[in-house]
Amino acid sequence: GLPDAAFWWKERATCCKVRARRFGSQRQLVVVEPSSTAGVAVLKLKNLPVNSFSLEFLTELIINLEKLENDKTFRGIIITSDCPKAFSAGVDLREICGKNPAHYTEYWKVLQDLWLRLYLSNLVLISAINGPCAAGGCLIPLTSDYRILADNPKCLIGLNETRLGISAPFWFKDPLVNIIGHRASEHALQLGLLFPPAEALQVGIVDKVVPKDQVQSTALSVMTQWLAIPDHARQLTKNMIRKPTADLLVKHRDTDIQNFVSFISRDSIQKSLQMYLAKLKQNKD
Ligand SMILES: CCCCCCCCCCC/C=C/C(=O)SCCNC(=O)CCNC(=O)[C@H](O)C(C)(C)COP(=O)(O)OP(=O)(O)OC[C@H]1O[C@@H](n2cnc3c(N)ncnc32)[C@H](O)[C@@H]1OP(=O)(O)O
Repeated sequence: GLPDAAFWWKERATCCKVRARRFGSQRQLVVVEPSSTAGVAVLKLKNLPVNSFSLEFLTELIINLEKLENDKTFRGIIITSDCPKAFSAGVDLREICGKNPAHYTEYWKVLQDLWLRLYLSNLVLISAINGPCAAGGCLIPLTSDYRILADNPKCLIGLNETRLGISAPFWFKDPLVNIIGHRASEHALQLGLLFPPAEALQVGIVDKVVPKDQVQSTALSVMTQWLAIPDHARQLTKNMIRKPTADLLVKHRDTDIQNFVSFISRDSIQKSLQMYLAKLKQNKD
C-alpha cells in the first residue's frame, strides 16, 4: 500500500538523481509550466522527435513528477506533448535492443518507477493526448485519472506490443482491464489494436475526443471539475480503488524484472524488435 510505495519512492528518488547527474544533458526533455488555473501544472513531454522513453527521458520525467508531488501548491497536472509527431511512441526500442542484461534491468526498474509514481499519485492527472500514443506511451494515459484525445486520424492509441512480437507486461494490462473491461482488453491486447479517436472513445480507452486545438482547454475545464472535490476524499478514494492493482507490481517487482530481462534477451525477440525498428525507419512520410 502507500507505506510500501513511499519506501520505494524514497529509495528510487535517490537513484534518479544520481542517474540525472550521470546524463548531464543540456536538453530539457520535460517542461513544466503553471497553467492559468491555480494549483494546476502543465507538464510537456519534449523528447523529440516522438517522446520515446529513453532512460534519460524517463529519469527527467520522474524527477519532475516527484517535485510536483512534493510541492503543496499543486493539486493537478495536465500531461501533454510538445512534439508535433506524437504524444509518445512508447519504449525507446534502442534501449531494449542490442544492450546487456544490466542495462535491461536498470531500464525496466525505471519504467516501473514511472508507472508507480503516476498510478499512485495524489494529484489529479489528466492526459491531453495531442498525438499518436502507442504501447508504452499509453502508460501515461492509462495511469491518469482522465484522458482526452485529439480528433485526428493520426492520433491512434493502444497497446500494440503483440505487433512487435512482444507482450505488454501485466502492469500495462491491468489498468487497461480496469478501464475498458476484460473482453475488450482481451481483444485489444491480443490483436495489438491501435484505435482511431471515435473507436477509442467507444471502447473507453479515452474519456473524451475533441478537436486538436481544444485538447488543452478541455483538459483545464475537466480539471476544474475534479478539483471541486476535496483532495483528501478524492485521494482516499483513488487509493482505495488503485491499491490492489498497484500492490501487484510493488510486491512482484523483482520477479517482473527477471522475467523481462530473460524475455527481451532472447535472440528471437531481439530479431523481431530490430526488424520493427528497421521497418519504422523505412516507412518515412
Ligand atoms: C514472460 C513475459 C514477460 C513479458 C515481459 C514484457 C516484454 C516486453 C515489453 C516491452 C513493452 C514495450 C512497449 C513499447 O512501447 S515498444 C514501442 C512501441 N511503439 C510503437 O510501435 C510506435 C512506433 N512509432 C510510430 O509508430 C511512429 O514513429 C509514430 C506514429 C509515433 C510517428 O510517426 P512519424 O511518421 O511521424 O515519425 P517516424 O515514424 O518517422 O519516427 C520518427 C523517428 O523516431 C523513431 N522512432 C519512432 N518510434 C520509436 C521508438 N518506439 N523507439 C525508437 N525510435 C522510434 C523512428 O524510427 C524515426 O527515426 P529516424 O528519424 O531516425 O528514422
